[in-house]
Amino acid sequence: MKLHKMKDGVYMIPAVHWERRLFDSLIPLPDGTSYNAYLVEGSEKTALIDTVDPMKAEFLMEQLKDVKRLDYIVANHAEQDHSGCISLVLEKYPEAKVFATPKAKPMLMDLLLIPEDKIITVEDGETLSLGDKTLRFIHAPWVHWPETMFTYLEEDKILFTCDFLGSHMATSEMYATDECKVYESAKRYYSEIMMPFRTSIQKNLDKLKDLTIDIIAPSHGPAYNKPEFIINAYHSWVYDEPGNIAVIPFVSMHGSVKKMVEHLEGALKERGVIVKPFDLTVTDLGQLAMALVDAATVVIGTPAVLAGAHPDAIYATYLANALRPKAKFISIIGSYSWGSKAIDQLSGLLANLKAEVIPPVFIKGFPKEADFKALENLAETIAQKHRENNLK
Ligand SMILES: Cc1cc2nc3c(=O)[nH]c(=O)nc-3n(C[C@H](O)[C@H](O)[C@H](O)COP(=O)(O)O)c2cc1C
Repeated sequence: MKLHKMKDGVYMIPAVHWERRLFDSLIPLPDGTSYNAYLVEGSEKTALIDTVDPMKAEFLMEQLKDVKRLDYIVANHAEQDHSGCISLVLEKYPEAKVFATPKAKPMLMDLLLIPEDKIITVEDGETLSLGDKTLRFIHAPWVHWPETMFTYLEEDKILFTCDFLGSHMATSEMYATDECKVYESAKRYYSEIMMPFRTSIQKNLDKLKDLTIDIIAPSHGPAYNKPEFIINAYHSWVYDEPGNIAVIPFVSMHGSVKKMVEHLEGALKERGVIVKPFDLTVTDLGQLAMALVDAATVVIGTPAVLAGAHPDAIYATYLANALRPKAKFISIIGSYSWGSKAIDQLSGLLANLKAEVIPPVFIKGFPKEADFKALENLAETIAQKHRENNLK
């Protein structure tokens, strides 16, 4: 198979996984994904930047078939979907050395059983000459593991970012041409993988300011030959104030909570708040994660089940807390019949959110006149807080 040329001596090796529908046994992949390795041939040395998921090992080795000599393997990230084929590549090129951050070295040894003497650690800013091409290593911790780095190809101004700025998107195109589609996939990726590390991402975006970048080459999804597209998107997801949006993840067994959600939705809309309800029994959790990127308010809806909240609501609340969105306000609505600790249980799962808690509306059975009024009051409080915060 022919290598995909990006520039003279620089090739993308995109292992496209069209049919994959679940990542990390957790994340839905409606658009599949890809694992991109990159081959950089200098006048003296050749380097492979990242490998691919072991599920696509055959593709990688086929692409390397005519590469006679490989001197270096750069491991930007120790996770299996990028470093999982390093051992296989080392079998073919036993003389090659692996370059990684000091934090990545023990992880590569622990997770992938790569021998210690194969790994050379690199400091932030260190360079590696391939002859007429130079790789510069830029430590970029916590995107999304502690050991991550970027690799910058100085002469061609290509930044290899591994997971950072990537998207779960299967495509045969080398570059992001359908920007609407890529924006959505990249936002989905950001919300599921990167959002919990917003502070680190801000620091790592700052690091890119001093670089002249012609191409951003991530290890999932297409590369960017207009780098400002994805950098601007990340800036907005990381820095912008949340919008005038209320997200309502809810579950209802017999319709009481559903009725409450519908009433709250109408009352919020009347007050100018954009509402995004998510029925957790049918929701793609990636859609919910994306909505959390921009939402100022999260209202969780649950019935009482076995003395607590519904397991779907517990799961969604746990995930929302782990993803650390920018939400400023949070509340819970629900319905019970004889007694339950649902509210305490969900409240206890939200410690990461630095959000103001608006008093819950927890009612008995199907909503009645007073309950609808309580929901309208909740809508009024939310709308007022959004106005006070000048949320657009
Ligand atoms: C499997 C099951 C378990 C329940 N457990 C409790 C409970 O522990 N405490 C309680 O007050 N109500 C409990 N209920 C009653 C519901 O919380 C109540 O009917 C509520 O109004 C249902 O809301 P929904 O119509 O939105 O599903 C339970 C109902 C079901 C079906």
